[in-house]
Amino acid sequence: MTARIQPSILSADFANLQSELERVGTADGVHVDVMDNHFVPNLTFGPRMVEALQRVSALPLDVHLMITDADRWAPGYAELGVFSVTFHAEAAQDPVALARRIRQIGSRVALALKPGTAVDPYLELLPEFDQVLVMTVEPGFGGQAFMADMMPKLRTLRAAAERHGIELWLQVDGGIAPETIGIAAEAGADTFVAGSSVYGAADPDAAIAALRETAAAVHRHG
Ligand SMILES: O=C(CO)[C@H](O)[C@H](O)COP(=O)(O)O
Ligand SMILES: [Co+2]
Repeated sequence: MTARIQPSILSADFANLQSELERVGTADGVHVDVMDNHFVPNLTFGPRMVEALQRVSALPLDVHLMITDADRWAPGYAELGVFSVTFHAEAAQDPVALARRIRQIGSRVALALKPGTAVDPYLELLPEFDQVLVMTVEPGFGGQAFMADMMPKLRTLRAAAERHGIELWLQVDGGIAPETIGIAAEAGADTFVAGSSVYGAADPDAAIAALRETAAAVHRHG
């Protein structure tokens, strides 16, 4: 199992985003948190900023939409040519139709689940998705504590993906740091968002390497 590390630019310096992207050049992708002050009590940026990031980023963009009315707005992010578009299950009327539309436009598509959202209603829909994002904090802010009680969701999703015979990336977002990444890797996560623990480090690329090695070691040894 590959361990992918995706720094979240939520914890980067918004006045210097192009150079902040370059500071994490060894990452597997960059996680871009779009917040609308409605789905979550915080506001970041919208499609114009994502388009600008897409223009200058050497790394694939993983766009995490924390917005209401995903059915209406998410396809526009795929049309920017980003690598992956994640919408929240709680914010979509018709997750299957939306997932198909995003795939048809050409981006990978992911379903995100808030901590209070159960996985069971979505298990039969997994073949429609390339990735599931299990939130390990309440969405809205960086720097919060990792919720280890979300790990059963990862185990359930990993078992369901195997049952379906699909290659589903399992992503965790929130509180991922050297002390927590192994817990998520052990539960089946392979794709790790890390905001404050990467951008708060003196050497972000060294922090990425350490996180990747910790997760990979757990994948190797169980
Ligand atoms: O989606 C998010 C918050 O809603 C962020 O991606 C996440 O919180 C990353 O920050 P940190 O690693 O500091 O927890
Ligand atoms: Co996020």
